[in-house]
Amino acid sequence: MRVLTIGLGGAGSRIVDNLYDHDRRSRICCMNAVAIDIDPNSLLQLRYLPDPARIFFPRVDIADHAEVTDVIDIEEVMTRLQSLDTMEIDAILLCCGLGGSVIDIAPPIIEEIRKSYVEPIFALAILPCLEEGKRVSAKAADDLDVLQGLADAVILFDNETWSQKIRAAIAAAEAENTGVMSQLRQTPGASDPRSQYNMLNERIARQIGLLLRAGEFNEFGLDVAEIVLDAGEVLNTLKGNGFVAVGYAAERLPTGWLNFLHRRQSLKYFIEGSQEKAARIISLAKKAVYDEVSVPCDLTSADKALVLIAGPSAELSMKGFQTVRKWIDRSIAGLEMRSGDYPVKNTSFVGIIIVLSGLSNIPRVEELRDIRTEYRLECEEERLRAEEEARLHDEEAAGVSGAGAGVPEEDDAPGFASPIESAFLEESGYMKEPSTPERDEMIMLPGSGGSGPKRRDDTIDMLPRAGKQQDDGAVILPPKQGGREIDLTGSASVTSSVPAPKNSTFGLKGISIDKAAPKDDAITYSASLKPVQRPKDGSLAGDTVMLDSGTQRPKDGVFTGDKVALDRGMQRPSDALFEEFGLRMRGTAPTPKDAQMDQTGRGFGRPGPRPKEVDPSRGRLEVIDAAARQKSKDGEKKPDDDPDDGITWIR
Ligand SMILES: Nc1nc2c(ncn2[C@@H]2O[C@H](COP(=O)(O)OP(=O)(O)OP(=O)(O)O)[C@@H](O)[C@H]2O)c(=O)[nH]1
Repeated sequence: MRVLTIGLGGAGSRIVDNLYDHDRRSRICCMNAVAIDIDPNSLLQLRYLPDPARIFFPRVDIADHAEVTDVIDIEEVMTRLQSLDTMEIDAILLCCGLGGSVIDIAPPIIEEIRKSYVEPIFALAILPCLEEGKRVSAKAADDLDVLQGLADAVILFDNETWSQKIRAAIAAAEAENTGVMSQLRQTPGASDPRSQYNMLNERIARQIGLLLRAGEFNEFGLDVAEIVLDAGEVLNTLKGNGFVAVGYAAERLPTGWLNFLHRRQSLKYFIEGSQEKAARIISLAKKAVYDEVSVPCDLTSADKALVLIAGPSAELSMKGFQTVRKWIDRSIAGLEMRSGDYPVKNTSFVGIIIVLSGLSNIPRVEELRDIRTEYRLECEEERLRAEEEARLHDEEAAGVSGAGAGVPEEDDAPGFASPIESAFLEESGYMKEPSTPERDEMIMLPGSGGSGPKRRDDTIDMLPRAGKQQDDGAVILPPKQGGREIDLTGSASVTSSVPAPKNSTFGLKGISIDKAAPKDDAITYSASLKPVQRPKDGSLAGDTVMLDSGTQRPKDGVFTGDKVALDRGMQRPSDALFEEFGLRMRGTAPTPKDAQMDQTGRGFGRPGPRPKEVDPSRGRLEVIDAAARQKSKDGEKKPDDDPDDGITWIR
């Protein structure tokens, strides 16, 4: 897919820089890129983008706090974009970090681009870490809402989840390398923010870069794909104004001459190798969806999906690929499922990309929105507190001057509640109903008359109510600490094979990873299946009879004759009686002929022509069901007349 990539702000510019590097290294060159920023250092530190692709808008004054929209000139941006070779682009990708300031320019830019380009506009949005604070998270939630309304799709990448993974990986590496030499060898500052951002950006470039290159070919390094995935299919998967998560997992192939010779030498190794390849694709797919996904999400809430496998064509097992396809197809809520392979000659990696689009359940997005609500309430409280303090301060000042003037303070002071109290009263609607009967009663109290005392009474009456209302308000406030506890993505660790969305998320749909995901060895079993179902030997011989679910299963004894009992007073028919009807007896038990079973079509639900042998005793012989008899003795209702003349079918 040919894309015009636009990086906004520090995060966006660095991500575009990495994407550009991957694009040029793959020699596909399907990307035009620009980076827009108001921070000169951020643009200077980019490593790969050519200078003309860096668009800098300086603030007039360093201390100037003008809006970004005033600093960045949209017309200038459009002129620079149109100077690029954008004739053959399939889409426009806007990369930005949510919660920053430069992202504010995204809406006017998208609006302007829509006027000049017909191609879909996608956004790659980076969710901030929790440690950046509530303000950033709250702004990120706002930015996300704005982007969702404007872009054709928003691809999400969660810094919080991936930073945790990186930190855990660094800690694990440090625990392993405890020797002096290994400590010396360690890269200094691997945990500083810039290195962490570099690692995150490298990850993003791999995930998104491969997706953007799908369907693009050149004469170097690429084989012919078995299932070609073109740009249109990637675009159609993404489009739909929804949130998108991209899962990506890759594995290095075993290398070395010994391994190569083993594979070549024997058929056994060849067969084992093919199963191994299929199992590798399946386990990579599970890793991509549950562990290495750009933002942890509920797979079953996806509307569309796309599966793409990449690597040397000999290693891309179609068997494994089909199993993964089926699994994803059955798991997602929607019906649109696309897939393809991307054979690369000169690589020692096999990778898989799974795109889940139109997602409705992303715990991290919910968490950002919760934080926003919490943050807004805190800001409101803070504002009211500040107003209250200012009022008290004013009152104190007025008191000092009032005392000096000798004017009785009480009479002049307005009898209303403080701003913080008023806000709560207003919220509760108290202020809007000044003539409630209750208050009228208060006004009519003997001794009260003028407006001054009335106000005082109101104040006296209102304050306790305001307190009560405040308590009530606290009930509806989201719990502050509880908010942190729903840090579900935080629980997704490198070692966990499952992202950790809210318990309720998966619980609702009863998703069980073990159940839903195909097992690694599933392919081993499926390989042994023949395309045509062979009837069981027993069914032909008449040993195994399949019963309809609604049909009562006869006791084994019915056929073997073990359970045939004679009612009291009944005479057991002589063997000769059976022989009379041409029945062959085996031991003492009467066994129905095989032919007879075949006649009934192995379906006892269907009443066929009744064979003579069924009632050899001409109604005198009865099979007795001890349990049924006991029940009937106990006075239970008798079942309907059995059409089988006394033979009770028992399930
Ligand atoms: N993955 C990744 N995320 C980043 C990077 N830099 C910043 N971020 C995230 O993106 C958010 C926005 O940061 P920036 O894009 O640098 O902010 P800005 O829009 O340039 O402007 P300021 O808010 O003034 O810094 C931050 O809160 C981080 O969460 C980066 O290099 N990689």
